[in-house]
Amino acid sequence: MSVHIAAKKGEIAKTVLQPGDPLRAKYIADNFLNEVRLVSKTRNIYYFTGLYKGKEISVGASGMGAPSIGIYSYELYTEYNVDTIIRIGTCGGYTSELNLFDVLNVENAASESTYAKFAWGIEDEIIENQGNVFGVINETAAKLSQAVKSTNIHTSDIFYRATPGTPAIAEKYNCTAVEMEAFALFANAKHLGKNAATLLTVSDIIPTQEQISADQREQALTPMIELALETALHFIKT
Ligand SMILES: O=P(O)(O)O[C@H]1O[C@H](CO)[C@@H](O)[C@H]1O
Ligand SMILES: O=c1cc[nH]c(=O)[nH]1
Repeated sequence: MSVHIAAKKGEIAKTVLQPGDPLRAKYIADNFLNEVRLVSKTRNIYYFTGLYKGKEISVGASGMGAPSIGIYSYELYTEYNVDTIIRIGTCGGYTSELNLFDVLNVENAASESTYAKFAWGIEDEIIENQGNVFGVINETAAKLSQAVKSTNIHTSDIFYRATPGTPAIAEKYNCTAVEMEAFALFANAKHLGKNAATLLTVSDIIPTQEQISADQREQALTPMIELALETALHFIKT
């Protein structure tokens, strides 16, 4: 049991899929895993452990924003000996060259966030995915003939803002999309020497204001979920 996760030691698998939304975690557990156990529901941030194609995997939420994923990913890595976290999130496209439901594999996350600096003394404003998960995702997508775009993204603390347009940091690092967690996840993994990747489904196109519904954000993300699960098989030993 850690401060924010009620699971006992050993009840969380070494590989974890981490959506922001607790109900997306439940949807994955209900629809993709067998022999599922709910191992934590502290603060209604659900964690489930079950089998995918006979291999043990956990799925649990990060909540929204760098502070929240900072807490959950740190406790998973340090208290539950998790090796690999694959964030499976939604994002807003900064460009109409992206389409709703496109799947992105995050190469680097750029952020104005002070999380990495004040948590770990990492001064960089852009942090790479950690370990080899990013590459395995692309190999797995190729085997599945599934389209995935490798890209830099912007991790922002801000969902609603006064000024339209692409923020300066996103322009600077050619970020095609925005979400709110990858930078902190990558910072924790870098500090701890762990694996971390982020897959995102485009849920909004910011310039055209197209968007998918709240129900779709919870449930219509199957290609990304299947890609994450198939990638995870590569990392699960038992
Ligand atoms: O769909 P999730 O994983 O929550 O990701 C995105 O959606 C939330 C905002 O609606 C933020 O957490 C952002 O990063
Ligand atoms: O963080 C996010 C996620 C989805 N869409 C956005 O515009 N921002």
